[in-house]
Amino acid sequence: MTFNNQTTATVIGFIGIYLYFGGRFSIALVLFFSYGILYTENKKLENADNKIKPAQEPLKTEKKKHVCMCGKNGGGCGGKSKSDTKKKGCCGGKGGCGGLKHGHNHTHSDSCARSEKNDENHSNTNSTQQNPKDVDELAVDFTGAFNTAENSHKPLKKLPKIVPKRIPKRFSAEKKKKSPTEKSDRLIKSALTVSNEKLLKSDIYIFYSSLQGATEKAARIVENELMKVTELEKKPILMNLDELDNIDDYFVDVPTENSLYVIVLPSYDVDCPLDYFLQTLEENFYDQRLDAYPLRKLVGYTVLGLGDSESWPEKFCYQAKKVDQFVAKLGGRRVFPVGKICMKTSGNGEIKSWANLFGEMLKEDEPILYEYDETVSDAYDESPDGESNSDNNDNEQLADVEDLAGSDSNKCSKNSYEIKQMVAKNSPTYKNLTKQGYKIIGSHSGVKICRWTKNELRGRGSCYKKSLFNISSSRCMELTPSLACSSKCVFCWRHGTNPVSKNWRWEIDEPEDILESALNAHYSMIKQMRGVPGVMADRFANAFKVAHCALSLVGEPILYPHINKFIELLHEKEISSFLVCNAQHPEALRNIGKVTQLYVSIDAPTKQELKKVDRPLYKDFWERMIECLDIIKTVQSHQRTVFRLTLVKGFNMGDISSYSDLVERGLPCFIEVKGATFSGASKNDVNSLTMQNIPYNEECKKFVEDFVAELQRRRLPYELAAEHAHSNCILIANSRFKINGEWHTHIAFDKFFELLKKSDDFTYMDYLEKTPEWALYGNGGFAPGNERVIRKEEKLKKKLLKEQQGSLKSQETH
Ligand SMILES: Cc1cc2nc3c(=O)[nH]c(=O)nc-3n(C[C@H](O)[C@H](O)[C@H](O)COP(=O)(O)O)c2cc1C
Ligand code: SF4
Repeated sequence: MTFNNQTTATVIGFIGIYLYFGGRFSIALVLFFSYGILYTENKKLENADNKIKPAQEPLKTEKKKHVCMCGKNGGGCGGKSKSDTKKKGCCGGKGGCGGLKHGHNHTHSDSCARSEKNDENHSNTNSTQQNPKDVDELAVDFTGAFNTAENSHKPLKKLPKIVPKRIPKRFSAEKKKKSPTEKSDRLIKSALTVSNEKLLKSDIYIFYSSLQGATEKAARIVENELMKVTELEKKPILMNLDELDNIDDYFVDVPTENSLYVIVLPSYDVDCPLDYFLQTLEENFYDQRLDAYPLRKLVGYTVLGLGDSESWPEKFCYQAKKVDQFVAKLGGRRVFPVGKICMKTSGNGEIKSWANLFGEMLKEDEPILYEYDETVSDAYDESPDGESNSDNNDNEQLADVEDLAGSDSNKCSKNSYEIKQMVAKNSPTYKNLTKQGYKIIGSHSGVKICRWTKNELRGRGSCYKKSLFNISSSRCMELTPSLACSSKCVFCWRHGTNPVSKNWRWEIDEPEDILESALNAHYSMIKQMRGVPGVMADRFANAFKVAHCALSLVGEPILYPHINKFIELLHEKEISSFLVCNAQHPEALRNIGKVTQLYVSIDAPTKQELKKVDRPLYKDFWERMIECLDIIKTVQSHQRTVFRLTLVKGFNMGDISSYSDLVERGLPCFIEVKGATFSGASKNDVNSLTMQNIPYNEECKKFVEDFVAELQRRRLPYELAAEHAHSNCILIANSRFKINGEWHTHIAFDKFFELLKKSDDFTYMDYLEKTPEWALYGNGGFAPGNERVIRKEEKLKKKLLKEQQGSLKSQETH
């Protein structure tokens, strides 16, 4: 068209010129006029064409640019999406296009915005009234509902950092108000059903956590009731959550494709091991690197909560309910209503009924699955610690969560940030500890009079630290400023009841108060020794001036946020500090100020063995330990550093070469090797030690001799220096402590304080003292001035019998 107009205009123009010069003016003028019209039209068309072309370019570019970054989790777009978006390809995972909502700086095309809108509509339809067509599709398709490949997302372990973490909605300023009907329908949505055939074939795991035993008993009742369901193909498996080496093995990964979880839990409004389980579930939910719905791989789950509705009406079974929420949030589909049983008013009968009904459902009632609905995630995220006054009823699935949404929002936020006491006075841990002679100081510290303190007061010998380092046991205070720990070592007697956590998350007591109360408590315990047969008057008098503080006892002292200040206060009182840490907190270790002696526990030489022995909470526990060794070699190389090895037969006594690698890495001043020891039996702890795990003195000696030989073969300057045979304890020292052929492993305490008063710019070589003859390796290490008390044969026999009856644990690991 453009071409024709142009050509015609040109031809007319030329004819016009020809006729004009030929004298045919009038005809020429008509032709010129026509030329003008055609020219103008042609220009208009050209302009119009030009306008269209540039408009096409951005469209093309936009199409190219719009590569959805959501990945399976939709993290690229940020924020949370509507649940149904994942069915839609683009922006289909968690996050969808919701990033814009959170002010995420993200340019999205219309198509994305449209898809968000559509998703919203879609999700509304799905969650309120289901489209009959959808229902039909589900009915046909539901057998594939648990198809792992289809439903599970691959973990996004390597998701780039730009992907934001899932942000708990409680931090979100905007809140979408919903009508009560909307809430009830959308909080937890019914998904599909599951066939009884599938349920009966499933691997049923009954998880429980118990502080005082009631929940363990309840879990066994559930187990028994399920055993009565003869149609079940496999026996249920009972598992103690507090004993799990790695919660993620079951709550990120699942043991089998047919796993069905029954989770039986108490509730405690004080710190308890269950907190760690909850903390892990919550962390996993907010961890964008993980699969969005790891527990979708389960056939299903249910929760049974035990509590006390009379004493804790506001918080009745609140932790069981929280676990229910988080398992759902992680993709779990609830197959049976949450049971909430008041142990004060009901008890075992109701547990039996609940378990019985659950068993019936497995064979007779094809259950509807209830799953977490992200579209109303605020209700979950803002759920308070204590809420709900719902009773068990048919609609319990809805009622549970409805209650959460309906609760007072002020109360929610208050409870979300509530800081607990680590060991509150009314807690079972407090009761347990005090029963065993511990004095709880404030809410997170403890002291206990050590048996060696008592022994030395009575002239019956001192602890191994007397032989190795010159500690006076009768003037030693055993203290921890943190009863909580970040490991669950197999040789820790308190495992299962002590608070566990990776970080400090409790009220903090002032260091001045802790020290003052600890000294008072220690002295009150010393006072009780007055009049005990054999107590030596001079030692008794001196015991009222504490000279050493062993910062170990139980728990992890370095977790205490004011640990440095606390150590300074000790030094001000001329109390030496022996700080033992578990090599899991490199940052805290790096920042530790001057101490008299700094220990790092090396409980195993390899990653696999360390996991088995310490059962650490951190996933990167090995890297943490290695970092601690590097810190010992560098930043803390001015300190008197000690590697402490606690030998447990069958766990960590094999690989001398790997131990040597660690020594080569950290180059400590000393390596203190101690065989694990016993005290008392523990029922129900499947992981505790038995007699077979305790090495004899000869076995420890063989171990250290081989160890030193290997170190020397590597030209590392370490030798056997001192021992305390009674405690099965041997000291390997760096040869620089052998001055002019004489060992100087003892500490000149006066010199230490003298130097400290001037500045802390000195090293371990500045406060050495000669090791006495009796303490040297091969001489036994029994301190003179004491009378050896040989154990009676009968006592030994009794002990052996006790050991055979149950597993025994070590008492003092410090
Ligand atoms: C210190 C303490 C705090 C408790 N807090 C709660 C609570 O907040 N909510 C609740 O429902 N029950 C609470 N209970 C009751 C326990 O959950 C209940 O006794 C349960 O059966 C204990 O189980 P266990 O013996 O397995 O540890 C508490 C009990 C104690 C001793
Ligand atoms: S160092 Fe430990 S074992 Fe020795 S007296 Fe002090 S608290 Fe007891």
